[in-house]
Amino acid sequence: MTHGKQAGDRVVPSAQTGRGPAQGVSMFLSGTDSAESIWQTIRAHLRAEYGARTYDSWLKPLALVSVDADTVTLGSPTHFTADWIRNHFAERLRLLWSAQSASIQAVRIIVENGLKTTAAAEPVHPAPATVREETAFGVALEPRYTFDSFVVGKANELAYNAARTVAEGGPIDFNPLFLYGTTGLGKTHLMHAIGWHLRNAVPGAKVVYMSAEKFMVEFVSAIRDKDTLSFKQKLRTADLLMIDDVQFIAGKDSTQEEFFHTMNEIISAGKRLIITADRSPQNLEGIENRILSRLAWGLVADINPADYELRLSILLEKIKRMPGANVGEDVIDFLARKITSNVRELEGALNRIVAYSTLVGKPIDLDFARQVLADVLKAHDRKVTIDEIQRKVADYYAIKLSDLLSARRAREVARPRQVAMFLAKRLTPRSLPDIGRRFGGRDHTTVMHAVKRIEELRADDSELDADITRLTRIIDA
Ligand SMILES: Nc1ncnc2c1ncn2[C@@H]1O[C@H](COP(=O)(O)OP(=O)(O)OP(=O)(O)O)[C@@H](O)[C@H]1O
Repeated sequence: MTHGKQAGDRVVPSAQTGRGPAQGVSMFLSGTDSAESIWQTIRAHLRAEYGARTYDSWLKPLALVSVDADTVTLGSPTHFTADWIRNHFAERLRLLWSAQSASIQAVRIIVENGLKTTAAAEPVHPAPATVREETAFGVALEPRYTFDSFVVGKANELAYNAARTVAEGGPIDFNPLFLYGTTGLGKTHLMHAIGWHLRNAVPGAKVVYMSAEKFMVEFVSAIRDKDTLSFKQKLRTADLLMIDDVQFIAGKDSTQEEFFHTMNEIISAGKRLIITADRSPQNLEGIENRILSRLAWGLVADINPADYELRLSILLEKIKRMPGANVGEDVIDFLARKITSNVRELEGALNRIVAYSTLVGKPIDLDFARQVLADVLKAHDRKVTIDEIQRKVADYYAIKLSDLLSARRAREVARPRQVAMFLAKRLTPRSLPDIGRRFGGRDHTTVMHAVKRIEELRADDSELDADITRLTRIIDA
């Protein structure tokens, strides 16, 4: 084992053998937790926080090497990954370690070539039953990403159907398949599912999956090693070539040149090609026209953000695969309503509450979920606008929006108007003069009066109080 050990480092036995907790270092930490179990806890946090993909690519290979009085040393398998971790995750690692053990002040990343990752590396989710397989060249397919675990809804059904067609191995009348959608919507999942499926449907099929970034890195190192021939051969002998996140090679001219030739050869040899990007071909700036027009020959399928029903089904699907996770319907509904940005974040939020509940031994209820996800929810908090409040209040009281904004003083419009002003003050950061202006150019004292009046009335009028609670829920949904 190449160790990179330095004076003062204490080597964790389990990091070398992949067995058992690191008892050898526990004496340096306060409390009863061993360093290894703290490390497993931190790994669970990292996985939940960054999502499976980032975690698997960068963080999973990290191994605990030693813990000295105030410094934790972690080993990363290559210089490249060690640098990446130092630049992108070092501070987070340090914070997580010091949160677990106040004596830790620094985290050091060294290169550890001979390390295996520990067997107990995944405390949150048991390892999938399928054995992880390497693609002949490129990157291993993720066993969790299959068609079975992919939930289909309106947002992704075109992409899903196209993916299934490519995966069956029969004749296809489009090539390449170009899948696009913003981050975290399941493009990579679908690609891997195609890879797994095709391998079963056509035994011996050579499946190559890689990110466009990896394509570039491999290509550049092939040039450096003066061995572009074997690079070309490895790619061009694929029966199914899948290149993820092609936007990455925008502006990279020689990589694009090579990419273009690869595309051509794969397509003209009748092999299957799948490409993904975060946007449509028309919007892929910095990519050569000849590549774009090649893409347009094939089938272009978009994946849209999941709607509420799809988010709900995805959560149920994920929970089904988490043995022992007990997440109530109210929490599932809450997550599906609140985390709307993308499926990766939705999944990350779910993983996080399940991981925390295991860590602290608490059941998952709404309060617990709110607490654990406070930062995520804050970031997702939708900005409520005055327009929206006005529209929803007018709807609720079945009056015309123009009446709500008018100078009419009749009670049936005056009271809803006051309620709307009250909600505008409460649910938006706008100032009183600002709100007044948006309500037909009224003075700020009018708004102040409305807010006060509603507060007073609410205390005695349970019907009004219930109206306001309902309206708040409707507006803040
Ligand atoms: N329809 C779905 N059913 C089940 N899981 C899904 C679905 N869509 C996305 N996911 C999950 O969301 C996570 C993110 O998906 P994935 O990595 O495939 O996104 P992506 O579109 O490739 O993102 P990026 O553009 O950032 O690479 C994965 O864990 C994936 O399993």
